[in-house]
Amino acid sequence: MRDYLRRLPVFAGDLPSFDPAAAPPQPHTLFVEWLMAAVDAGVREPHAMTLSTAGPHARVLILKNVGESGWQFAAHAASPKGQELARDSAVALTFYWSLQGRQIRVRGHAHPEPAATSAADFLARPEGSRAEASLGCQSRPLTDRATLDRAVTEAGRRIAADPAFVVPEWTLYTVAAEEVEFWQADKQRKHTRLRYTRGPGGWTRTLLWP
Ligand SMILES: Cc1cc2nc3c(=O)[nH]c(=O)nc-3n(C[C@H](O)[C@H](O)[C@H](O)COP(=O)(O)O)c2cc1C
Repeated sequence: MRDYLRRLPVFAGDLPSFDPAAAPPQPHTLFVEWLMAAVDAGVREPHAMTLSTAGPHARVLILKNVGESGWQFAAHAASPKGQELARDSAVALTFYWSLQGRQIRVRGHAHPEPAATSAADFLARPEGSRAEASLGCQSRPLTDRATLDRAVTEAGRRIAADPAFVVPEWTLYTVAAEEVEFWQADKQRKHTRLRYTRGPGGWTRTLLWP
């Protein structure tokens, strides 16, 4: 297996350029530039990211929004990740877009948004997703698929009968970033790394050794 893995290519294909000297002052601006470039390059699900919590545990989630206040994701507060976040809000987010050899790492704290904002996020989900999210059993042991099918059907009926129904535990979290690192692969392994660090006076940018 070791030889097989060693022969697998890394950073194959054309890689985009990245000039850190031209990077914008705010990391979310560069993040959006890279996200759009990933979409244009044909990266599938570029808005899928790994959320690491202090467990340590890590799992993939969908990015719901990004802006000056931070990176947002949504989850059921009673899920393992929700319980971990209630205990310790320190998180890391990792994006990896292999087509472009790009990685983005975000470190910060995840804060729950007010109930009304979380409810609006829940109501914007398609009916099937709302039904699934209302089960509230995520990551618990499941006896069999038939039990899941019954629960989803029942939840679907409930949502259809009351389209304004909101799961009270549904939570939109905002990760207020303290550090954001942009990593661009280079075929000669002279990778480019630019780290943004938040300080009292705003963001500072630092180049890092690869
Ligand atoms: C591409 C992808 C997107 C996902 N998006 C979400 C999501 O937005 N919210 C969510 O709760 N789980 C999502 N999941 C499932 C999570 O990875 C995870 O299995 C689930 O949230 C349970 O995690 P926990 O036990 O740590 O709470 C996604 C999985 C994948 C592969």
